[in-house]
Amino acid sequence: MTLRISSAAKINLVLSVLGKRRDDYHELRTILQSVSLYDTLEFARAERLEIDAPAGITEQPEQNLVYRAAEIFLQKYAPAQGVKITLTKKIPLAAGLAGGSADCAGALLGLNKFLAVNLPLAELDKIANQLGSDIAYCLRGGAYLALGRGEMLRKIPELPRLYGLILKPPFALSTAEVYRAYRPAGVKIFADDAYIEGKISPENLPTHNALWPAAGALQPELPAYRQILKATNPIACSMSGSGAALFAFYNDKITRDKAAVSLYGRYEIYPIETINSAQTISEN
Ligand SMILES: C[C@](O)(CO)[C@H](O)COP(=O)(O)OP(=O)(O)OC[C@H]1O[C@@H](n2ccc(N)nc2=O)[C@H](O)[C@@H]1O
Ligand SMILES: Nc1ncnc2c1ncn2[C@@H]1O[C@H](COP(=O)(O)OP(=O)(O)OP(=O)(O)O)[C@@H](O)[C@H]1O
Repeated sequence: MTLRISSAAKINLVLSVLGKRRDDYHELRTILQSVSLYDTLEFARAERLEIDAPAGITEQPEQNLVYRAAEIFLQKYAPAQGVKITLTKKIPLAAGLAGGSADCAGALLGLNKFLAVNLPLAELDKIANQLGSDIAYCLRGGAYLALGRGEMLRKIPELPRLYGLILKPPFALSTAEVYRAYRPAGVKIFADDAYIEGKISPENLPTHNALWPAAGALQPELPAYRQILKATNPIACSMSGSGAALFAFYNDKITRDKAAVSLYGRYEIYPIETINSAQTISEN
């Protein structure tokens, strides 16, 4: 029997930075939303832990977040078990889309089910929060307000289905470097009450990313890519997380598909829709 988990990318519709913490992380207030762009993990019985992942994700295979999550989980809850996890990636690397975090969450949920350990989510959160700031979110998905480093989650009303595009510029951005380049400026807390109150629609989709100036300082070409996306007349357009991925949403599927056709072949684009959960699980 094998188990297959598809784990979704996230975007930050609003990202406000409230200040620097004593632990050198930044205090965040951000609206997170899952979108239909997935990495896939497949679980099969094996003598020991084995990760089959594309080359070049990390310098050492043991640094892969799938390996790190599995190592902690097996050591603590299934010490005598072996599993082979095969990772297939579609989420662009170091793009602000939580690709590594999505894979880490998929590994925890997949092992929990495949080995029938059946831990409650709160136990998986404890491992997630050791490995990153938005992995606890990736264990859930859908629409959330995240506070703290990004690990304190408040459920907010699900968004309506919105049709969008992700444009991945031809360069990566390190989350740590973008936060290091961040300088406080302008509005501290961007108005996100429409999300909290469930008043979002194609006519009302406010976006903001406080890390945008820092990302642009590291990659001066970034504003030109945002202009390319804005030229397709979206209802909203912003950068996700620490970047460099940009997202745009459109009035409906037809206008989104027209925008996709106008960019296809010249830029790395991914058609997306808002979705209400981060993982889909199938067994065979
Ligand atoms: C940018 C976001 O994607 C917004 O959702 C997240 O805040 C990033 O979450 P993440 O990739 O899980 O980040 P982590 O792997 O925890 O941290 C990477 C580095 O980013 C910086 N970092 C991250 C999160 C945060 N709230 N403040 C920070 O300053 C820290 O230097 C940290 O060492
Ligand atoms: N399974 C994985 N997939 C992608 N990156 C991984 C994985 N495991 C570890 N990493 C490391 O994490 C780094 C960040 O990758 P990731 O794709 O998560 O960035 P991101 O989308 O910007 O994340 P976030 O939005 O959470 O900041 C990569 O450069 C890589 O070195």
